[in-house]
Amino acid sequence: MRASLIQIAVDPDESVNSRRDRVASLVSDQRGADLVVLPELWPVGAFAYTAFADEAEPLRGPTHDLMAKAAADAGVWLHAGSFVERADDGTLYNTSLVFTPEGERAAAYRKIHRFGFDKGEAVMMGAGEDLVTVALPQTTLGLATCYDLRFPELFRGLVDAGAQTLVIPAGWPERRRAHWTLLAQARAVENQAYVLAVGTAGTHAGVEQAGHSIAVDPWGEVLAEAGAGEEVLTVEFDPAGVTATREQFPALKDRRLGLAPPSSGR
Ligand SMILES: NC(=O)CCC(=O)C(=O)O
Repeated sequence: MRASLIQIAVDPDESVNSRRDRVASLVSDQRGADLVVLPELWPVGAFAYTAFADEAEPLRGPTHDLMAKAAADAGVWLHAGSFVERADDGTLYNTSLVFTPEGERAAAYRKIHRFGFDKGEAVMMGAGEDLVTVALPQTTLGLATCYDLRFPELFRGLVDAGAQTLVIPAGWPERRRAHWTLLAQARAVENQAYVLAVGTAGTHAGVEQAGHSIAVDPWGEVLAEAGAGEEVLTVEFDPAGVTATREQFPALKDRRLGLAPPSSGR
């Protein structure tokens, strides 16, 4: 299976419309890939909080329609990263979209863990409530977004729902790049799954982005890693590697669910 991870540079000097067109053309160029993945909130920038409300779109807005067409043009499965969704009741969400090679929407995932503690996304956006998996012919994707990477229980839920390839679009800052790499490998090892984690490049809203998109196999080995700038990172992997790893080293079978809460030990 061949995946193209497109690490987009989010530059405040480029308008959202121009970036959308540029990204659509980059996706259309990926004919021959099985799966293309884009980063988190690439139209506006994950830290551009002040622009979230102005750039919010309905689920079926300009980003949706352009990405649906780009997926069909290239004939690829497209994880189109995320955009700021304005729901019918006015709530904003950090929403990811997945399209089939025919340009049909296969899934929408609203980010469950919002970043920012008491500001930014955490106070401006609603939280998603639903785990989302997407069955491709070759593998089942489990969807998560950026800060979600820090919450292992979410990924266990995805694995229990059948996920074999964990896809994580992000807008991860350079300042915490070590966490990004470490957590991507940890999620792959503990879940015996492929991890495709795609970040942004450049600096927006004063936050330098880490780039360094990464593909990790179920044994935790790094298959491919991008640099800091805009880049299309191509990775080939064998989806059967998940079953093979889970059979050869069946640690997932040793989980102890439903343990009693701690007692005083006396
Ligand atoms: N956009 C995000 O979710 C940023 C997450 C982050 O910076 C971190 O977890 O660290």
